[in-house]
Amino acid sequence: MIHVEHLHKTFTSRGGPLLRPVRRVHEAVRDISFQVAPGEIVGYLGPNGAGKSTTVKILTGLLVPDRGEVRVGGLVPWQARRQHVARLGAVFGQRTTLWWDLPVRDSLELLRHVYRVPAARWQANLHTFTELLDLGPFLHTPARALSLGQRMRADLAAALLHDPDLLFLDEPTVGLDVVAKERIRDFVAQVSRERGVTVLLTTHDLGDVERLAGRVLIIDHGQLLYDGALGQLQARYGSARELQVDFEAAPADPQVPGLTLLGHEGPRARYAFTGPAAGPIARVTAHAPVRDLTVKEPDIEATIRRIYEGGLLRGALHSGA
Ligand SMILES: Nc1ncnc2c1ncn2[C@@H]1O[C@H](COP(=O)(O)OP(=O)(O)OP(=O)(O)O)[C@@H](O)[C@H]1O
Repeated sequence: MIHVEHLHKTFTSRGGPLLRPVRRVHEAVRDISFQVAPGEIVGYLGPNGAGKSTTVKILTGLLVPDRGEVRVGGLVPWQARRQHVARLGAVFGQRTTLWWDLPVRDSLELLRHVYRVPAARWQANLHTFTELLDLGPFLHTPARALSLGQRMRADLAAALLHDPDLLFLDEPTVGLDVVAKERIRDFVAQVSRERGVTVLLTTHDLGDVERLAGRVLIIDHGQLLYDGALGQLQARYGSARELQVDFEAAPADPQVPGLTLLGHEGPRARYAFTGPAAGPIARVTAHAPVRDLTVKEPDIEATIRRIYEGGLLRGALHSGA
């Protein structure tokens, strides 16, 4: 569905004092290559300024790259824009595509004309999305009066009414509460599964990625650092597991041979370990009488933060696929 090879995009800007302007060249995307299969949901991750929006703008045909090959559904986005755009849908969490003062239904009706969707098809889709996203209570409300969660649901319907093959989701759950986030994620998963829609998801919310994306692409400084499963990223680059121990009483010496002490306070101590927990638990219980034990798994958020901050993967593409 998406085929990107050796993509490069450079921006030039002017800065410095008025009389002695300096021309700055910034490589926003540097030699990125990846493929996305039809129906796949891929998370496109990276810290601010990594080059995500630039890539997405190229994929939608808004920007032309300096070098590299891009095909989306067989088309070169910036060369066949009209045809290409008809097959795309996009939802931006930070802004709406709905007409601000129009009731939601009128916006959806206008989009029917923009995309020239056959009336029966539009009606069937509207019916399905109204059910799945529970749009009924606010179909006749202007976009400006919607809650953020309602607005996002209406935007999702708006993005999908013309049956696109490819959906760009940019921060689709930003600012929503847990229940509203889940509702959006369930819907996206269902639409992709049942309609075969390919989804490229850019988000800082790893809950979206864990729930939806079988695969992630991580970029930083315009370069692709990782292409593979989120789970493998965790297995390979995740930090150690943590064993939290509540001793019967504060131990005279909380150091346990073979374990790394992370911290201790009163009867509680925390140790880092890797691999199965049975060995470390045996060591701790042999050390002093134990009242309670908890094993804490490293979270994926921490792993990704470490990758961004420490450049854990910098310089080489690690494929977990
Ligand atoms: N039109 C432009 N002119 C000059 N520089 C730009 C332009 N657009 C983007 N850049 C620069 O290119 C780099 C990549 O930006 P991009 O918007 O693609 O990052 P991003 O990963 O989408 O970040 P964010 O998560 O903050 O949206 C940044 O350093 C940005 O300042």
